[in-house]
Amino acid sequence: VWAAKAWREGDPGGTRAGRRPRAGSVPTGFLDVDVTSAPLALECLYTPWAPGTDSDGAPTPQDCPRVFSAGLDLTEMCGRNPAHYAEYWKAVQELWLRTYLSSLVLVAAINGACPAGGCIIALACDCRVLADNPKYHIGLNETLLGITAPFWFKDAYVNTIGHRASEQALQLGYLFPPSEALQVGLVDQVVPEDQVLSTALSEMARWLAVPDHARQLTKNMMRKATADRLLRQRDADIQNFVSFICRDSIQKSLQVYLEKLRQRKG
Ligand SMILES: CC/C=C\C/C=C\C/C=C\CC/C=C/CC(=O)SCCNC(=O)CCNC(=O)[C@H](O)C(C)(C)COP(=O)(O)OP(=O)(O)OC[C@H]1O[C@@H](n2cnc3c(N)ncnc32)[C@H](O)[C@@H]1OP(=O)(O)O
Repeated sequence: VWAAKAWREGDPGGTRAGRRPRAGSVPTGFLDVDVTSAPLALECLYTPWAPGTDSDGAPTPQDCPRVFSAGLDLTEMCGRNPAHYAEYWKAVQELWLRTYLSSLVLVAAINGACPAGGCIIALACDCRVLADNPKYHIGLNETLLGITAPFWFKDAYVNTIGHRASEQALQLGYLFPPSEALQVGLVDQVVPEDQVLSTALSEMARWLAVPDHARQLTKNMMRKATADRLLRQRDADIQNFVSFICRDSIQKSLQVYLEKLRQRKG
């Protein structure tokens, strides 16, 4: 995800925001940097979880080719205690709220698979450019894991692709291939793989050409109600998540899913 505030403000440090989370901290290797602090001319923000990013160093998009984000780290939701789940979910909320409400222009350059948590971060951006590769699916597939997308994931989906398409895709846990993602409006452009970044940068330039204050106020006007819905019930949402994820049946489903992923690899 590339974020830029204003090229003209200059970049003090070429800020690179992604780091693998410390245990019990931000869940996602993301947003160690306060993205609201200016001037951030250009940031590279890294997405929730991708195979191959478990080192201490900050991953780069090249470290995990074919994966934009594998979604939230399922190992954070399995076999832990309620306090861990609560802290984890609070951080997931924080990640989404900061991204969704960022006054920066955010363009998602999606160069790989983008399920669930990955999709929700892409949806929090202003615009999405997806590489044209039939393996690069995007969507909210939670039901296939035996879990439910939280209401604010659903809200972001509905805001983007509408109620009927969301209802169908959410129930089926459907992951859209690029052409369908474009057709339904889940992404804004599908381009050849080697043009993803350049297209994202062109999009960025287009958005930055608009007077910042007007664009920011408009963005906030469009997004406030959705964000407020979560802000009003953050604690209840955490409690729901914890009691849901602690259920034996849900733990079992997640373990089975993780095991399938591991076996598929072998
Ligand atoms: C009534 C309701 C009331 C209340 C509800 C309240 C709250 C709602 C509750 C819960 C909501 C929780 C929300 C979760 C959102 C999520 O994001 S869930 C995660 C969804 N992600 C996926 O399904 C992706 C699964 N992964 C893949 O499909 C592939 O890995 C992928 C296409 C991304 C990459 O493929 P490939 O390059 O071939 O890599 P591998 O498949 O070989 O994977 C390598 C290793 O990575 C492990 N792995 C993959 N994804 C994850 C993950 N998300 N978390 C942890 N680990 C993952 C995989 O097992 C391999 O591990 P190994 O190296 O073998 O140890």
